[in-house]
Amino acid sequence: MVENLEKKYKEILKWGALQGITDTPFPSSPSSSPPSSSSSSYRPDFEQQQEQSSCLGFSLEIAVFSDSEGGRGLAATRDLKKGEIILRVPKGALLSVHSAQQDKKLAEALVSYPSLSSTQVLCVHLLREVAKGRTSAWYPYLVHLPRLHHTLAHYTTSVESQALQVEEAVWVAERAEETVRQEWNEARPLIKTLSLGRRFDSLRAWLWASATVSSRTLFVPWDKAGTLCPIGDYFNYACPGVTEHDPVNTQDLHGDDDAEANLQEDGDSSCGLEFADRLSDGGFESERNEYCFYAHQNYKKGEQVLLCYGTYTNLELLEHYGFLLLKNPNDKLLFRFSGLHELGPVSPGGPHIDPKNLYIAFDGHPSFSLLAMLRLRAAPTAIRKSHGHLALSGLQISPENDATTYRWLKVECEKLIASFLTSTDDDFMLLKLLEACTSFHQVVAKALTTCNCKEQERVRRDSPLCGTTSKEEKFSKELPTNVLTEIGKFEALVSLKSNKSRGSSSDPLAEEAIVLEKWKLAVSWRLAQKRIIERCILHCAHCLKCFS
Ligand SMILES: C[S@@+](CC[C@H](N)C(=O)[O-])C[C@H]1O[C@@H](n2cnc3c(N)ncnc32)[C@H](O)[C@@H]1O
Repeated sequence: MVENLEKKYKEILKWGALQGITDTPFPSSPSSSPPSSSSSSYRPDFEQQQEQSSCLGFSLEIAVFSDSEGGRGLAATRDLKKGEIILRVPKGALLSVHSAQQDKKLAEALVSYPSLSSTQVLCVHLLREVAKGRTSAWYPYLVHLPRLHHTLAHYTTSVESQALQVEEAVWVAERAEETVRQEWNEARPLIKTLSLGRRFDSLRAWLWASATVSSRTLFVPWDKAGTLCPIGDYFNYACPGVTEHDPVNTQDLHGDDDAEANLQEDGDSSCGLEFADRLSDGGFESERNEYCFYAHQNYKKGEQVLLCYGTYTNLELLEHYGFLLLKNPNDKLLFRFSGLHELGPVSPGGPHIDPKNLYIAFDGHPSFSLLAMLRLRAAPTAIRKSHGHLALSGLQISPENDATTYRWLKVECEKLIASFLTSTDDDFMLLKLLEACTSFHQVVAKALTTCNCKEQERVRRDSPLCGTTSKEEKFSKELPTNVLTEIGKFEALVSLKSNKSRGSSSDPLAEEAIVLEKWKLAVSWRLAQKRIIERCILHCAHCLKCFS
């Protein structure tokens, strides 16, 4: 750990050691000692020494990685072998509904609120511990919890949720916000009973607690809400099945020429990623009474050690964790094409297919159920009756039927991609612009230098921000009108928010940074969806070439 990090995290590492958190192997089990390649670094007195100063250092250390890799996380302090134990967190250090029950005042108050869910109880427990300040048993852990979150529930304005551009996603964001608000209203009487103070009774505080719980809890068998696990929740996310976790950049979203060349050549659309079996790398072990984490692959000293939280689409990652992956093999585009009737009528008494299973996968291929459904719809009634079982088994009914199916799907994808407010190129350009800026002033300044004189005049006239802009950097390409309109909407939102925050305790610059980050995430998300559609078009073209 570099020196300033060591200083910054000194207290929590010491506190962790006192709690019995450790990154050393199980005490007396020969099979749990580190593999021979690293055993030279194993010192039997290490655990004892750790107890006084730090809970980490033997296998892991706190490190800061790039934002796209998760920012703060845990790095290997030595070569780690797949399957070896790398962290243990005793039950006593966990913050869960169990520890809530051990807080006498909270436990007594909870009796009067039996209808609160365990997630609500955990949120109140967390807020109560934060409100206790230094007297909280978890204080050294709590001070290092992130203050800002970008989960979908934080997309509180329509400008932010509409930036997702896909109806279902906008709906998920609006529902997430409503749910959090409702949970807060239900929990407020309990918060009042506990006299946590006005700061902790606010929607803002609840949003923070709820996002902290949503993005950091780990599964436990005894409670649906899971548990907050100090140090264990410093592991960033590894996508299940992806063995390569090299950092990716925006370029990956814009297009992977090599992968597309492959796709056109031989239909392979793995985009250079390797897929392995799904692995589980941590869990609560009741016989040991501790949360145990195992390396899910080999790591070299200094590499970031990751944890698989589960299998998520990008929308789910955004909803629950406030980030997304540019290359996420579990991402998908839900099927929502309007021209299905043109392909053929629904067959009466045909198989029921769960709409959740109708999607285009990350690689651009229609899902098993979607392909079966399209093949059936494209078949004349008589053929459907005699050969429908083939489609339901994932097989081709006939080359002609597949040609009709893929032709239809290609046209629908082309219509769909043209129906978005912005194109992939627009999104890519906007994303580049947003990534190059740390403030809204910069976004507006850079946008201004790219538009024509008339447009500049309009933006200058309407912009409350650009008057203060001094240094303007030339952007390579002109920004399209749709992008400028979107910039205008966000600019109005930011200025509204900063007017509102005047006189309040909130920091307008921090507010601005959060809006900017949420916007970036929304643009990345919709761009990733459009890339799936583009891959589907290529896949259809490839299939059609095979039939010609
Ligand atoms: C359990 S915490 C992991 C530790 C966290 N980085 C921290 O500083 O405390 C989960 C959060 O880390 C971030 N994160 C984890 N994995 C990520 C990844 N692969 N890419 C980007 N952000 C990630 C997200 O903000 C997520 O909500």
